[in-house]
Amino acid sequence: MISIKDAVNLVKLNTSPLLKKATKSVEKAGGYKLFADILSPINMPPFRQSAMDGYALHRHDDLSYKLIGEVKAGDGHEPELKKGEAVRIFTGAPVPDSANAVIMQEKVVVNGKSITILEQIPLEHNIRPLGEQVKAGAIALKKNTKLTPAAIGYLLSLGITEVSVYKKPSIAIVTTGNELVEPGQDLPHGKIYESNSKMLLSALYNLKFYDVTLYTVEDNYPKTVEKLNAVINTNDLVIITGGISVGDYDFVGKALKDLDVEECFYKVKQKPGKPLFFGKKADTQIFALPGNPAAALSCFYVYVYIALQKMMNCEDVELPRITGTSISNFEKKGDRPQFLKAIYNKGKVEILEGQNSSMLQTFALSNALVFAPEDITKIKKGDTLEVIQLPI
Ligand SMILES: Nc1nc2c(c(=O)[nH]1)N[C@H]1C(S)=C(S)[C@@H](COP(=O)(O)OP(=O)(O)OC[C@H]3O[C@@H](n4cnc5c(N)ncnc54)[C@H](O)[C@@H]3O)O[C@H]1N2
Ligand code: MOO
Repeated sequence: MISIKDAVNLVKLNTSPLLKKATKSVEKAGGYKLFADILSPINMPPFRQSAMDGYALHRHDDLSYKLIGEVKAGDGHEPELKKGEAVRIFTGAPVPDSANAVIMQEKVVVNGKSITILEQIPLEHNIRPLGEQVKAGAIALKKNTKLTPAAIGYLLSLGITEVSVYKKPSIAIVTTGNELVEPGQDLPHGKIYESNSKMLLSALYNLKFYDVTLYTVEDNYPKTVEKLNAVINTNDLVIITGGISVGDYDFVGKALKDLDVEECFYKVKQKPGKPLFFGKKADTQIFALPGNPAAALSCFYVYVYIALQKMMNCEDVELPRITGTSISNFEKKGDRPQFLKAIYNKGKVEILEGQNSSMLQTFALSNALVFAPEDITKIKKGDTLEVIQLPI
């Protein structure tokens, strides 16, 4: 049994960035990181653009201008303005080359075919210059930039429809257990509803990992070997739940061994999640999480999360840790360090009742895990606690 610190380090050490390229349509590339610099195919804006509804002027010293035409958004024509002439213009419309300022209409009095401006305006006033945001051929976004909604909008504004991004891992979630019944079915005596797969799927979706496939396998050794072999060969990351402890029907550990999965660690001195396995085969990372649902989710946040961030070449691979003041008294039993379901709010931390690794009820209310180290037996109100913020 190894320490949490060693286990975390082994996950870090044994997980490499995927660095594989994928091509995505821009609208589906949110959350991905760019694989290469993107050069702008156009100037943005593509023409000198009016920033106001008003009048484009060929300036002179007088306040009066002769009105000679109109340009609205989408127009392609280009009236020729002489000094002292103006055209009616609207926001987003192309400013004629011969105009050198735009005045907003609130600062103009119209007298039939002429206008009087109420104040002089500087050159290029209210004109967005050609290529002001980015010039054609220049870097629009750099390699490794994470594509936010704004970045997606920006790329589309440049007419870009496809991007090369770092591939996200393809992930298999395998649940094991004869006792598991799909929610929505009848629940015969002795069975329980299967909750781990879609709980982990939801956690992955929350982190924007969408290439996830769910598998189930009953407590049967040959079938476990067959299923695990298939998913290990076809995925970047395999997350198994259940069947990793020492019971006669816990076949996962033996199957992984027989499939020549390299064990990085098995069993961590922690609560929940003692029988946690992490290993790898070729380029595939494999976690076998305990079947107890709260243990599985806790291990996901503390260990699988790190592997996911490492695979995506991120710098901050662990969940953020802060401190908070306990508003609860809590007695820790046993000598295993513990991750405790808790609610963090404005510096105060409430440790919830019901910390058993089979219980999701308290996890459902939590937004944080308190880390209670090995040597602590009692937590009192007012104590300073280490708090892991959950990405929910
Ligand atoms: N003799 C020992 N027994 C156990 C030990 C031990 O050290 N010695 N460790 C205990 C601890 S700690 C844990 S945690 C569990 C982990 O066992 P497994 O990973 O083998 O998990 P299972 O036995 O398959 O299931 C445990 C529990 O979780 C329920 N479960 C499983 N899968 C799901 C699912 N997909 N959805 C919902 N619930 C699920 C399952 O029905 C069991 O109740 O081992 C202890 N035993
Ligand atoms: O490790 Mo188990 O998750 O303590 O119940």
